[in-house]
Amino acid sequence: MEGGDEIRRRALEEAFGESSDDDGAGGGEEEEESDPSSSACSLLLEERYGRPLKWEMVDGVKGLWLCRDFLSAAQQSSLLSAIQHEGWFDDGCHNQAMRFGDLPGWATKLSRLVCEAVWFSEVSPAADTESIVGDQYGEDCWPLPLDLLQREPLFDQLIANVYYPGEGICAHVDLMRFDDGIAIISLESACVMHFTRCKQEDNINKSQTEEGIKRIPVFLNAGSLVLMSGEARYLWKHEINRKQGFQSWEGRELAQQRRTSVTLRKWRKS
Ligand SMILES: O=C(O)CCC(=O)C(=O)O
Ligand SMILES: [Fe+2]
Repeated sequence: MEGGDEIRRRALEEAFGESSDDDGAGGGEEEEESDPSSSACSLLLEERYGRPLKWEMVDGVKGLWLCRDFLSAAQQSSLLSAIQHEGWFDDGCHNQAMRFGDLPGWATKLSRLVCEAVWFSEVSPAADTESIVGDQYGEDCWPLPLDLLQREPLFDQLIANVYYPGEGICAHVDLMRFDDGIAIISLESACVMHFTRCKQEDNINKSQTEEGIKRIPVFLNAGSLVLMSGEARYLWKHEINRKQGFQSWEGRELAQQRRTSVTLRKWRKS
């Protein structure tokens, strides 16, 4: 175990420079002070190196990982105020904003936080223990494959979505113009996202009846981070159906509230 921690720490130092885990004050690091929202998001990184984050592999959907405690309450409100500071939703007519290329400072910091959360992952023992025991540092043990984690930049496109009660997003696979490795951060309230395996075209035995199609519910609490790669990204559709009856978790219908999400993706070089 110590060996693995050491590998991660070294990889982190390569990725981010010398660690400042002594006091978390971040002294000596260059700050993106030119960004007007940087003070609102300074909290985002305050717990850098502070705690290893627990990750769960979602059973049944290869490449789908969930980190429930990705953002603390303070980080969530800091991120939400950075989004609000953008003024994207002020007119009340828009519920979606997209940015490509140079992301706002807070989103760049959020990407770094995603990256760090993966480096510092602590894979839940409830997850696929066999592969963890078999190959402690194998591909399956990382919430994001290392080649994706090390690409530069990790993400260069963001979508912020605001959903009011009853609103969701229909089943889809994200467009192919985006690369593998997609992150979704949930804010304000929880929802259930369903994953459905895409139909296999002309499967030889054509046995995939409607009932045979697996639907896997995933509970996304506020502050959670979802990562999709490989099969989860390409072979499964995801959806949030907030019509009556579709948002139940552990036998209870969720009380719906406004939900904001941030999706981070990487534009694919053509
Ligand atoms: O809002 C979400 O949680 C998901 C958004 C999404 O899937 C998308 O924008 O492609
Ligand atoms: Fe999506």
